[in-house]
Amino acid sequence: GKHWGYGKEDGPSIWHKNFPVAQGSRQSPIDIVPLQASHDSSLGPIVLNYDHCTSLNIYNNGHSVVVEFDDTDDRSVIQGGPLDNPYRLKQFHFHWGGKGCHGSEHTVAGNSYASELHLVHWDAIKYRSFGEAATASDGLAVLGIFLETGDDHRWLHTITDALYMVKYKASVTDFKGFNPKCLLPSSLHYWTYPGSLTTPPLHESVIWIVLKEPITVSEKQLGKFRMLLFSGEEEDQRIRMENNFRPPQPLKGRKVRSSN
Ligand SMILES: NS(=O)(=O)c1ccc(C(=O)NCc2c(F)c(F)c(F)c(F)c2F)cc1
Ligand SMILES: [Zn+2]
Repeated sequence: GKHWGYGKEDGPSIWHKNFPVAQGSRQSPIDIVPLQASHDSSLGPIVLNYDHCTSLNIYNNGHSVVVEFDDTDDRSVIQGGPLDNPYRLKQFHFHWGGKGCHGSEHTVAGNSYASELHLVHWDAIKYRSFGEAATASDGLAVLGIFLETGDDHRWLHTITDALYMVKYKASVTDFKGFNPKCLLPSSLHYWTYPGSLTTPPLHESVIWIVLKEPITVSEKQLGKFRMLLFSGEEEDQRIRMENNFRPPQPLKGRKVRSSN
């Protein structure tokens, strides 16, 4: 496919050349301004049924580190909130910054977090495949969770301990039985708005659900993500995987709604 990345030559500011939707009317991420979000009492709680978790593998796709799930049935779904149907969990991945600097994609009143976790789901009731859902206006639901630095996260080590196995682009290793419920904050209060994939092809197919409460991870744990490489094992350049985030995009009249 078309090459893109996060560098000067191939980064977010030039994605529009190969992906004109980059300048569309519902692009993500955005800056969320809590005081301008409209509280919507019809917005129920989100419900995560991740109990029969079916993680398969963890892999370095050259842009992030991704944990993939078996999405051939409805064992791991998100529902409720702004969603009309249950959406099936397909994968989760992270975006992060360089040492000490910020790396989240969404910002809150102009403030960014050290990192952001995205749990990617698709509507398997309405669409026959992830690919089909990914091009439909309501096909995907991504749950965004902010990561701030502080104490060690009790469960993140299960992921960071596996990162040395997927150092290079296109490397993959088994990663079974991981339940991402352990990565949730205590509150599921959220903001929601209609948006897009934050990486090419930037399809405007995502119902975003961004949790208000961040989880805490240590600088040491976050540092392990930075030992990943954008580059493949055979490439002579070793480019550290960091700052793999797209900056906030214009709201273009969209409404951000807030659960209570
Ligand atoms: N950062 S994020 O907004 O959460 C995000 C989530 C998923 C994807 C993704 O699946 N990309 C590959 C991909 C597509 F972009 C498709 F459109 C498609 F059909 C695929 F099958 C596919 F794997 C990209 C960004
Ligand atoms: Zn993402």
